[in-house]
Amino acid sequence: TTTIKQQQQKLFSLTSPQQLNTVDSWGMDIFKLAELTSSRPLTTLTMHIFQQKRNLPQTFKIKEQTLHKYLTLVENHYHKDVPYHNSLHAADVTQSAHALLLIPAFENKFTELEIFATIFGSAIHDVDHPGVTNQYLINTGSDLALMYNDESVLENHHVAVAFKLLQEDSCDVIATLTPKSRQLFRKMIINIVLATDMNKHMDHLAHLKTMVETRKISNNTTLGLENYGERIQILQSLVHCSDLSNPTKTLSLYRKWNDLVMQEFFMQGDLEREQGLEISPMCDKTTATVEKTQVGFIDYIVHPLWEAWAELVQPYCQGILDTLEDNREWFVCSRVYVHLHLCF
Ligand SMILES: COc1ccc(-c2ccn(CCC(=O)N3C[C@@H](C)O[C@H](C)C3)n2)cc1OC1CCCC1
Ligand SMILES: [Mg+2]
Ligand SMILES: [Zn+2]
Repeated sequence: TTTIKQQQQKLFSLTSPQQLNTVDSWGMDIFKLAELTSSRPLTTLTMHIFQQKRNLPQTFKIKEQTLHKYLTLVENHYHKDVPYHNSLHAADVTQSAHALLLIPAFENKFTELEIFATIFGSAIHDVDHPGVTNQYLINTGSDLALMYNDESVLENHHVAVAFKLLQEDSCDVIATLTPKSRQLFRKMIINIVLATDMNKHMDHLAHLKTMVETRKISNNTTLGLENYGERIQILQSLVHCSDLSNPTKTLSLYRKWNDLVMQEFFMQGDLEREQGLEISPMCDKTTATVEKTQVGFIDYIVHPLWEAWAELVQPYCQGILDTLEDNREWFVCSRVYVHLHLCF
């Protein structure tokens, strides 16, 4: 078997240099990376970020073999046959979170352990996702809903699976951390991943707005990072924003993600139709208005969130907000286009 170094060299030679260098930028084409790595984007990207970009194995004395084995195991526990919530989405969120952590406003603001937790949490945040929503799992009385009493069912499961996999032979990535650091790391992962539940979205938005107001009143430029509560809130919002970042990417990437998420929603709708269940919103392929729904998604969820985030870290995310607004206009026009097309 080729050593990891050889695999890394192969990858490095495979992916044209600018391809890997885009790992720090918002416009990285993660689909291209998946093609070049015979669809092991999560392991490749996360190894690259941990080793080449952040030197985390060095900081925490993590053996490269252990990290590679664990990430491969995690990637294998994302479902390849789930259109959207597979390891490509996890890689996308991990790369997006890494890019947001590079904002100058955050320079030297977070500890190595907090950075480790944010990247690790992003990589595992949807592991073993079955491709249906929490509501579906609750409505069908699934074992998962039973296990987690209908509360953040999927998100609880993702964290539990991620930590279970750490127990596999020579996969314990955090074995070298002190007991105190392991405890804090686990607490941060739980807080970060549970915060990706859409049901917590409005709380995030409220916290972000409070943080923005506080900074305005005290007109101090630095972010409030005094206590764990404030620090973890920023990291939770950072990963939640990354999880909801599709509409803020280049239009060609956004349209690919939209196709994939609609495929997943329609598969759920087909399941619900077969089972005689009420078909969930946006999941009925016979009545869905895809473009209109995306415009609604941007107007009610994505834009308010990214507007608050951009204000908190201004001016560093203004470009992202501009792209979001341009993409919204495109979807509005494309809807009009379809309408006009039907009229003539
Ligand atoms: C590119 O399109 C989307 C990209 C991401 C999301 C989205 C919403 C919430 N999240 C965070 C995770 C989450 O909670 N869920 C539970 C459920 C909302 O399905 C989501 C998929 C995952 N992610 C939705 C997207 O479009 C939807 C379909 C048309 C409008 C909305
Ligand atoms: Mg999720
Ligand atoms: Zn996700």
